Amino acid sequence: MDTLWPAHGIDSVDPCDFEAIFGRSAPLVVEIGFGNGETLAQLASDQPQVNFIGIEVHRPGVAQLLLQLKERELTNVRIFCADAVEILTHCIADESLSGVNLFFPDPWPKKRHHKRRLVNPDFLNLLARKLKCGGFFHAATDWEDYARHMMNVLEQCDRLENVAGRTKFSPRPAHRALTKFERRGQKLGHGVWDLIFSRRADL
Ligand SMILES: C[S@@+](CC[C@H](N)C(=O)[O-])C[C@H]1O[C@@H](n2cnc3c(N)ncnc32)[C@H](O)[C@@H]1O
Repeated sequence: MDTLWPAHGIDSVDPCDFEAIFGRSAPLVVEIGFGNGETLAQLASDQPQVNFIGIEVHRPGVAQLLLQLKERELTNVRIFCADAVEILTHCIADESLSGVNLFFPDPWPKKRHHKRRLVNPDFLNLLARKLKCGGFFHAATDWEDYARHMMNVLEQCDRLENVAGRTKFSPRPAHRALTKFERRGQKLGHGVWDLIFSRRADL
């Protein structure tokens, strides 16, 4: 099975059988918008017991991740080069994911562009549907306004619960390696906000 899926024909695809694709049964974790793939490759290397799916629209980033997977001989990652909402909707079964990572999503800082932000109530409902009970959603951003926006919409999503306690940001977990955008933000003196929510079992 190829590591990379093409972006075509997604409408006609049934949810993927990831056990067959990876050739084993293992927890499934998705990273949306992995950029150059550095953090995803590191996580895959640190957690060989986990099957990872990367979703990224930017083809050069996909190529960079493919190279890293080859160089590091990592076999526990598959990649979709396509829009994350399309992939979650059509290719990923409900209640199948152990976790979703979204590190430094495009912040769309101008008010008139806020509607382009990936994290909104519809996106969170879709994501909550795909998570298993107890599965996690981990977002991080260096853009305070987006962090507060994410906190607001996440706190309003009935099926997700803040691991840190209501309206609290989480400490940065040790397993989250620095990303390219995070390093860029650090150079500019930006702060970083981590939000970790879990799929509630009772809803
Ligand atoms: C600001 S960059 C952050 C990249 C990386 N996570 C990092 O921290 O270095 C946001 C990434 O999300 C990708 N992206 C934006 N919208 C997306 C979508 N709907 N589906 C998949 N990837 C998306 C972009 O192509 C870009 O690589």
